[in-house]
Amino acid sequence: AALSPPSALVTLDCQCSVHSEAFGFMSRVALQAEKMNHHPEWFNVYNKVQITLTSHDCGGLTKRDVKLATFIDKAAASV
Ligand SMILES: C[C@H](O)[C@H](O)[C@H]1CNC2=NC(N)=NC(=O)C2=N1
Repeated sequence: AALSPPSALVTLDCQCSVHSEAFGFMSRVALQAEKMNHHPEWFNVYNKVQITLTSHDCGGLTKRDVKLATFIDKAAASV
């Protein structure tokens, strides 16, 4: 059966100066995602990272998305 997209998503766009910075940023986000058992859907090309957050169980946004988005904002600010 076809899967329909969740009804609520938040998308964050991050741009670094080089790929190694973007990769370091993604590594920090990945470790936090493991701790939270809440994982980003993301797309990376060179220095750009596009991240989409949603909660599959409710098909929308939850506090877990807000918490991870807050972490991602801080990680992006410290690159
Ligand atoms: C079974 C497992 O706990 C779930 O699939 C977790 C894993 N990571 C997840 N990540 C995200 N972004 N949303 C979820 O609802 C989610 N659920």
